[in-house]
Amino acid sequence: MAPPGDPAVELDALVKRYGAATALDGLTLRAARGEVTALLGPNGAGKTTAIEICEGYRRADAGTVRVLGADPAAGGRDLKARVGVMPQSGGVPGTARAGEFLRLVASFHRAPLDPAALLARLGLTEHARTPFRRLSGGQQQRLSLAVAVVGRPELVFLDEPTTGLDPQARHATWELVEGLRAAGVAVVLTTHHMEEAERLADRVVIVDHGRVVAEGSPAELTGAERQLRFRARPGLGLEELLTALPAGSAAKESPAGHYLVEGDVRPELLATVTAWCASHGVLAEDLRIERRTLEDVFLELTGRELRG
Ligand SMILES: Nc1ncnc2c1ncn2[C@@H]1O[C@H](COP(=O)(O)OP(=O)(O)OP(=O)(O)O)[C@@H](O)[C@H]1O
Repeated sequence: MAPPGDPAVELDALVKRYGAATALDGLTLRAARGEVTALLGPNGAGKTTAIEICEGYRRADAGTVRVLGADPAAGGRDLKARVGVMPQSGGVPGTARAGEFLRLVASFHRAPLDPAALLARLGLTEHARTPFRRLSGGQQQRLSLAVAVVGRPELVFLDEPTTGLDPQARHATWELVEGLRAAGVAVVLTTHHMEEAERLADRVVIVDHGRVVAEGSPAELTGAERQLRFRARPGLGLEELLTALPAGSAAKESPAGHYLVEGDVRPELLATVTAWCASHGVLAEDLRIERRTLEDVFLELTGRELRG
């Protein structure tokens, strides 16, 4: 297997149109071996389309795609065996029994993982004889994940792997993904859970309207900037607080009773805020200094309006 850091996925200037709608509008990205790459983006941003092109299920209208050095649209069997895929839903025939199906998929591979151990790891042992369509939504997802990884792939695509999972299953999934990364696998996943991306991803790629709008490690994207938050009674006169703060600071109340102060958060700024609160008889509850979260960055880049 190629060394960690080597690109497993290379997409250059991908374009995909559905009639008049442009799903991908020049998307360029890399995903390396031994790393978790998280694709984030609002509904309809083009994440699934990009992944399905990598999987060879769809063809791009323009641009180039290399997956483990090959063109997925050429459909080579050898490439398919080296790539694991967990689609957004299903991917397993409804009547197939969980354990039998996993053993069948394992039998197609040269050195698969032990299906029984994998079922146990994902908490599915007692459902091994249950047909796929009778499994709960979360159990179906866990089986799809098992199917994606049982062949010891070099690259896995996981489309929203933890959506709808309970906390235990989510943690089991995260541990499995961390194990894949440690084994040098390239993991490409999509998620709408920003904490998940922050926790799991080495690289985050934020996609909007079919293009990359930002990328980097979670720490690079959230930056070193800090902000101060507290709760207090609604309607404090922030204009007056602002005059006491260093130039370049910002203060806002959103939602009511929740206050946010941004700027160069130093000890003096904290002292100014608490002194101002004290002089106005305000008890600042849950006062804390924090870094911007990935969700803050995501909303800044992609806006707050709902997507169709
Ligand atoms: N077969 C299709 N025919 C027409 N339009 C399509 C088709 N597949 C996808 N689209 C459109 O392409 C755009 C991108 O869809 P895609 O599923 O890639 O988004 P996504 O980022 O995965 O969204 P989500 O977060 O909701 O899963 C959307 O506007 C979608 O409606």
